[in-house]
Amino acid sequence: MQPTPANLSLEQLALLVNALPDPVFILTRSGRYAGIFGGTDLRYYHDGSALVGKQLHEVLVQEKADWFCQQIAQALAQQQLHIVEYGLGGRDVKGLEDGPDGRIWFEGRVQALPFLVACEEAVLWVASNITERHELETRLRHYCDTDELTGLYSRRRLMQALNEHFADFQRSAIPCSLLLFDIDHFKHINDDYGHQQGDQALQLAAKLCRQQLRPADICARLGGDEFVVLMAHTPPDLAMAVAERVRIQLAKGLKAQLSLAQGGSISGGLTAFGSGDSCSETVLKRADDALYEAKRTGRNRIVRADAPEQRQIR
Ligand SMILES: Nc1nc2c(ncn2[C@@H]2O[C@H](COP(=O)(O)OP(=O)(O)OP(=O)(O)O)[C@@H](O)[C@H]2O)c(=O)[nH]1
Repeated sequence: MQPTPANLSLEQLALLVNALPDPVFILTRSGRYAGIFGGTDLRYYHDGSALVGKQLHEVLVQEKADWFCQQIAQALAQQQLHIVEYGLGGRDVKGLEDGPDGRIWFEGRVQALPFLVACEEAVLWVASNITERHELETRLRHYCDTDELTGLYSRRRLMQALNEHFADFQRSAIPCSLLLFDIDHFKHINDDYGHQQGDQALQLAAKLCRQQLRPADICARLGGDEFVVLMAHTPPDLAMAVAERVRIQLAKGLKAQLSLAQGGSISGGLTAFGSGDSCSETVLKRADDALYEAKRTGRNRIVRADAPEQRQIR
């Protein structure tokens, strides 16, 4: 028999494994808890010893248990460290389905074992409680994705959504339209009524714009007084009707609620994804050019710029 590391006796080795702060599970291919060690950090873990001998499907709801079994199969197939992140809440545990929705988040480090456990392939699953880190990441993502003043999507989140929708369009050719608009002579609102009133105008514009859209439409503040509306599954004719509604309702609302003597009308550029577009930036640029055209030709209007179509090769 090979000597144990550091010349520890088997008994000492067992004590050592049991002293690990994070819980370590031995899970078999069929989803049986064959053993549990460690988990001594009682700030983060409950005693899991009662699970030994049970099946994942006895403990967890079907969907969650299936997911665990898939990860076990993947770790066994890969024969290398498999790292997963997952949440567990009361609803995932059988008998607690009506419990609170709060989740504990874990990182699982899953490693195939080089021997059989009770005639079955098995993995070592080390579960680390990462709830604090996960919540911090979620908050950071929210800050990055949200425009602080208006609560709309940020520029960063918009560009991400634009790229995703463009990739969808290239696959499916389902129409998608984009409106870029701003408030005419917004600088005068700041100059005449103060920056705070200017901020309120931007917040109101965001609220009124959202009211004109379907829940699935994406509305973002690009920066300053520029806003973008991304309308998936919407051909430009339909989008033009939405854009006109946005233009009219925003101007009406801004003038009335902020008692503006002048300014507050809306100019916009509208376009749609086209088969001739190579990337989403081209679409945004076309909408920007159309907005410029709306400004140049007198403001208080939406200018539509049709998308280029790919030339047919005969
Ligand atoms: N209150 C407020 N003003 C902002 C904010 N961000 C940018 N601005 C101001 O918005 C104004 C935008 O003005 P411009 O882009 O020159 O355009 P405009 O006055 O709307 O004129 P046109 O677009 O040509 O009709 C600038 O005066 C910026 O200082 C903000 O977060 N709050």
